[in-house]
Amino acid sequence: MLRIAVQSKGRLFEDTMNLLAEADIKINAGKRTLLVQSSNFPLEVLYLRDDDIPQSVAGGVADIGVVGENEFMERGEDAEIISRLGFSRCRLSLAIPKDIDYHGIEWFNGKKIATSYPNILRNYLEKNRINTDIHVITGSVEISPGIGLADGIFDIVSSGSTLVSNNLREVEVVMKSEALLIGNKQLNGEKRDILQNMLFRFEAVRNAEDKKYVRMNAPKARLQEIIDVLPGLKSPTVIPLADEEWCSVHTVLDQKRFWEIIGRLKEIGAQGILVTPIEKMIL
Ligand SMILES: Nc1ncnc2c1ncn2[C@@H]1O[C@H](COP(=O)(O)OP(=O)(O)OP(=O)(O)O)[C@@H](O)[C@H]1O
Ligand SMILES: O=P(O)(O)OC[C@H]1O[C@H](OP(=O)(O)OP(=O)(O)O)[C@H](O)[C@@H]1O
Ligand SMILES: [Mg+2]
Repeated sequence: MLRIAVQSKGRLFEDTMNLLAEADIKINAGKRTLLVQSSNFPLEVLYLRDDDIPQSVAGGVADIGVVGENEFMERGEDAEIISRLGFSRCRLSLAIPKDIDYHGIEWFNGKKIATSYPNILRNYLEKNRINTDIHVITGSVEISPGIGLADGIFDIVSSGSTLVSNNLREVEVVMKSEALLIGNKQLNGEKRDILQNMLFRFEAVRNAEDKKYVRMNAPKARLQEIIDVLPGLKSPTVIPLADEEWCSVHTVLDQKRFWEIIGRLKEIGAQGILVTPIEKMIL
């Protein structure tokens, strides 16, 4: 049995549970239990506050865990990054009241900065040889300049709307962050096997993201032109139809170029184009 630490509530919870569900790992939700076993995979979920996840994975209370890169860096715990999950993307930035004339990082010398990420901030300021007073608070960081608690802040920014509504301006991006799958460094062989199995499923789900399965009827006379337009995995599948002048062509298309390619296929003479989502793809 492998144990994964997941944020009990907050921004990481939903995407993490979705990822498990898409990998067909069933976790019965709903109950307010802290430890829940999957009914069809050797995995149990330990629900924790995200701040506690790096330590519990490093110390072996959980084998693996999902946590924001920002939180993982801040805690400095000895665990390994297994994979980058691509959701909860944000950045950690310095911001100051929007009307201040700012010409560079030196502005922060002698200033007071409010943050929930003192270690990352201290590290960054030391590298840039800036001396400041770091004021640690655990929430509502963005209001501190407005109430005279600090001159600037160092916090999470995503759309930037929290900064705007607090009359702040982002002046330095210190790090980018996304959700990480982290793991204990001393997993035994059995646990590593379960982990590999889980990662294989995650990859199959990820490969299928933004991909569509496309079927169409094509006039045989123009088949080669149609094949030339398709970027498919290897080559498209071509199946004969009852009408000998026509055939059916099956392929996989990427969302990014989808409409452009469909337009060209229609021009060439493809008909009855059917588009279906793909759940998983093993390359
Ligand atoms: N606005 C955002 N957009 C994208 N990702 C975000 C955003 N805010 C936070 N995150 C990421 O999600 C993680 C969890 O955020 P969340 O707000 O749920 O936790 P928290 O702020 O630590 O919890 P709490 O607010 O209960 O103290 C953060 O550590 C960060 O990596
Ligand atoms: O740039 P934005 O898109 O506005 O996002 C940034 C905000 O999002 C997070 O707060 P959250 O909404 O998670 O609230 P919290 O303070 O309860 O964590 C973060 O702490 C910032 O305040
Ligand atoms: Mg938050």
